[in-house]
Amino acid sequence: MEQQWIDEQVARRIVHPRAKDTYKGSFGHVLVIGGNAQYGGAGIMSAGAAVHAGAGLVTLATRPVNNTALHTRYPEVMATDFTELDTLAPLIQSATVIVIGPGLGVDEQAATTLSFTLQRVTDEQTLIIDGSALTLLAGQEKIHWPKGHLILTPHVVEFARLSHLAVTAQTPSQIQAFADTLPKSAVLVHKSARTQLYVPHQQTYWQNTSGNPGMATGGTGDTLTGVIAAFVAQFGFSEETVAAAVFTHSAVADQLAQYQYVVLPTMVIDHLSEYMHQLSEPK
Ligand SMILES: NC(=O)C1=CN([C@@H]2O[C@H](COP(=O)(O)OP(=O)(O)OC[C@H]3O[C@@H](n4cnc5c(N)ncnc54)[C@H](OP(=O)(O)O)[C@@H]3O)[C@@H](O)[C@H]2O)[C@@H](O)CC1
Ligand SMILES: Nc1ncnc2c1ncn2[C@@H]1O[C@H](COP(=O)(O)OP(=O)(O)O)[C@@H](O)[C@H]1O
Ligand SMILES: [Mg+2]
Repeated sequence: MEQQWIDEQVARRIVHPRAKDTYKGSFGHVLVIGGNAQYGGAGIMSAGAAVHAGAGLVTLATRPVNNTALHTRYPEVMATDFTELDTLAPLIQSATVIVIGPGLGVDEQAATTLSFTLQRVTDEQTLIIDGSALTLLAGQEKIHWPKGHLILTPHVVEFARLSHLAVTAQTPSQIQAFADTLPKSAVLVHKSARTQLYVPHQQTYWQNTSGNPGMATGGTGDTLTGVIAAFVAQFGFSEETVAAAVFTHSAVADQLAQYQYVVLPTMVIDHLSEYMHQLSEPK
């Protein structure tokens, strides 16, 4: 297989200055579905990252126990209960991009919300499937992928559950073979210390060039989902948009790692907008 690099040039092609005559509706509505009682922070970090990476509107469908924490940290985010399906349905319908899975859990309520959401996604929407939602799908006998543009963001163990490939067997050609089983409009983000991006039926995969071990804290992947969601919501779905989001998330962490030993997900969130400004300006 051939390899191409995800570097700053890719991110610069996507992140551009905002047009003057715009409003919040110009930059998309991101709906994040995640955060149960145990993993509330995952939903909060995904939604917070989406706000800081520039989504026009962000709603978090979470468990109500997380609402005070959410609004203390990110009052820009609207909130609803992911088990209240009548309220969730119109939010799914009006979203530009939906993220499902960060901290969702794998219990019956999570499974019900997942299948409810998958049935309602339309061809025009983008669905990012991460964390618990990937684990739930992997447990199904046969996965029925939903409509829409699909972005899967498994870490190596989530990918092992989905593909039945042991971590040591996850070579580019084996990962590509799994990607070839996905719907045509899908992007697979295979996360690790060397994150790669695969598209069905391509001979070339993308290798990210940013990232560092300071990022190895729970919540870094949850944060990535919010960055990808905001990029797709603003700049449109394409594999290059996803690549730009993957690069930006880790490039912010690289800047922070110049003077910090660990780079917490919330620190990355706090510096996203500053870095995107740098990307949008001529060098
Ligand atoms: N603050 C919050 O609310 C947080 C909430 N979170 C939410 O929790 C949910 C469960 O997600 P999860 O990833 O923690 O658990 P799961 O899918 O069982 O995987 C764990 C297994 O995978 C392994 N493993 C992982 N990466 C690996 C690698 N690169 N290379 C090798 N091994 C690797 C790991 O190995 P071990 O460390 O045990 O050796 C273990 O066996 C999910 O919804 C998520 O969003 C978290 O994001 C944390 C912060
Ligand atoms: N050593 C490392 N070098 C580069 N990136 C890393 C490293 N460790 C973790 N990451 C990044 O952190 C994220 C971890 O995602 P994930 O395991 O889903 O975390 P969580 O579910 O806890 O949020 C991925 O984007 C991965 O690329
Ligand atoms: Mg994760």
